[in-house]
This record gives sequence, C-alpha cells and structure tokens, in this order.
Amino acid sequence: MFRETRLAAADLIWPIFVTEGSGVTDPVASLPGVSRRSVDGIVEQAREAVSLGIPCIALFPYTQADRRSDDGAEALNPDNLMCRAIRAVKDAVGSDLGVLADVALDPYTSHGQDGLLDASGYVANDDTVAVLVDQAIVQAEAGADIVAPSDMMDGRVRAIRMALEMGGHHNVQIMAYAAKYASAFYGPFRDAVGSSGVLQGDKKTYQMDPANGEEALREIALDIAEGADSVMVKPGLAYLDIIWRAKQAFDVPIFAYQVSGEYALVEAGVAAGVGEREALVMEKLIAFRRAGCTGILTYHAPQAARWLANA
Ligand SMILES: NCc1[nH]cc(CCC(=O)O)c1CC(=O)O
Ligand SMILES: [Mg+2]
Repeated sequence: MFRETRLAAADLIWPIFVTEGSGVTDPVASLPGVSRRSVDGIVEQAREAVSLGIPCIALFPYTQADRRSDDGAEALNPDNLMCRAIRAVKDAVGSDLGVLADVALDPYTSHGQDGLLDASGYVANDDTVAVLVDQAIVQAEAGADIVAPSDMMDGRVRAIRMALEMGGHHNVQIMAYAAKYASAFYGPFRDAVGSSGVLQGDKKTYQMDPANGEEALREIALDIAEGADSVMVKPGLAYLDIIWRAKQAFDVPIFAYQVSGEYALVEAGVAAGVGEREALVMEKLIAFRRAGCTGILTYHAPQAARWLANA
C-alpha cells in the first residue's frame, strides 16, 4: 500500500540478437544465458515477449565479416538480416509487440565504429548522419515501430525525423540514445554483434565522458528539441543520477539501458555465490523506476516478466 514505485512487464524492453541461418541458437560466451538466434528463433522470442506482457523488443544483428565494409553499406540493404528479422516479427505478431531498431553503423563496419571515418581515422559526424538517415528509413520501411539512434552523432535526430516525415512514416517514433557514455560496460554486446574483434580505438570522440552530468542534460535537451519522442540514458546503474536529473528537467519518457556488462556482472555474481539472481535483478530494476524511468532495456526482461507474473 505504501509502495511509491512499481515495476511491471509492461515497463521492459527486451534486447535480442539476430544471426543468419535457420534453427540456429548461438550462445554468446560473455553473456551467459543469451544467444543469437536465426530469424525463426527471433519470431519465437517475439511470441514469448507477447505472452509475457513485454511490449517491445530491441533487435541487433550479428553481421558476418564478409558483409562488413568500411562504409557499412550493408546497413542500407533492405534485405539485410535486420530488415528480414523486423519483417518476420511484424508478420507474426503485428501490433501486439513493438519492434525497436537500433540505428548505428557498428554492426556493419569493418572497423567497428558507429560511423564513417575521415582520412585521419576520425569518425565524421555529418557524413555519418547522411547514412544513418537512410538506415532509419530502410528500417522503417521494413516495419520498425521505433528507430533508436545509438550512434551519438550530433544532429541525427532532426535529420531522421525530417526523413521519416517526408517518407510518410509519421507514426514511427524516435527513441534517442541521448546520454550515451563511452563505457567499459559494453564489452559483451560487442562480442554479440561481432564488432569487438574488429573495433579499432575507442568511441570517446562521440560517446560521453563518464565524469559529465551537465553535458548529459544538454545532449538530452538537443535530442528532444530535434524531435525525439523519448530519450535514453546508457549504461544504467552507474548513471541513476543522470536519469533522476533528466526526470526533473524534462517531460518526456526516459528509458535506461541496463547494458551487457551489467547483465554479465550479475550473472558472474550469481555464479560466484554473491547473491540470488531474482533478488539482485529485481532490486536493480526497481531502482530505475525509483530514479524516474518509464522503462528499462534489459537482457533479464523475460526472467523478470516471469518473476513478476508469479509475484
Ligand atoms: N551502436 C552501438 C551500441 N548499441 C548498443 C550498445 C551496447 C549495448 C550493451 O552493451 O548492452 C552499443 C555498443 C557501443 O556503443 O559500442
Ligand atoms: Mg547528442
């Protein structure tokens, strides 16, 4: 009765990884319990999400080395793995489940950066934005309900919003990775999409310094002004103060991404006897709600939804 915040399956977004083939379940070693699945398996997971009351999945492709290039052109292929997965999920579950598509080039580039490199190897903001716009349109045409630019280029939200409007995709939302930090917690994700082996350098020229909070508020303000329907803070647990500050300052839905390294640390802790999985996960998830989140992207989404159903 005196509880101030609640958590429900309806607050969760489930990130899942797509791989080529059929009938494939390919475990990600650094993300125990998470596997890449071929499109047929993604459809199964989509049905599972619906039955668990999870309103949205976030799709990420594992792109084979021979489909990667310096310019990440595969991102614009309307028949790429990502688009095939989006279409298959939408054909199977329709409007019962939202599909969020990540917009960034890192699953497609041979150098693992989220954008295009200039002659000196620097990630070129404006050239990248032009490609991200085309990527977002390809995903919207495949049926994505939400496009989520995770690249952190300046000005991409406005450019994508304009292109969506011009292309007739008025109802496609933008969830902006607005305050995304250059974090050490993304390691297992990069394994999952096959970019850790190829990544050259770091992403500090476009992702944020973990020491900065004021800058996060400026980044969020810009993305809202450019047309974002909702914003994201990423990673999660180490940035609860950013979520709280954003909640005080802005009147838009705020999401947290509890990233791969956070998931893997919990699983490692459980394996080491530090604590019990359900208790550890649920304490973390309610903390995001308390800090002001509308919802949370978490690899523990299906387990959490089951625990909530049995509570
Ligand atoms: N565009 C890249 C992207 N989109 C989502 C994640 C990380 C998610 C996670 O760690 O779970 C990353 C990694 C990165 O910026 O290198
Ligand atoms: Mg920004």
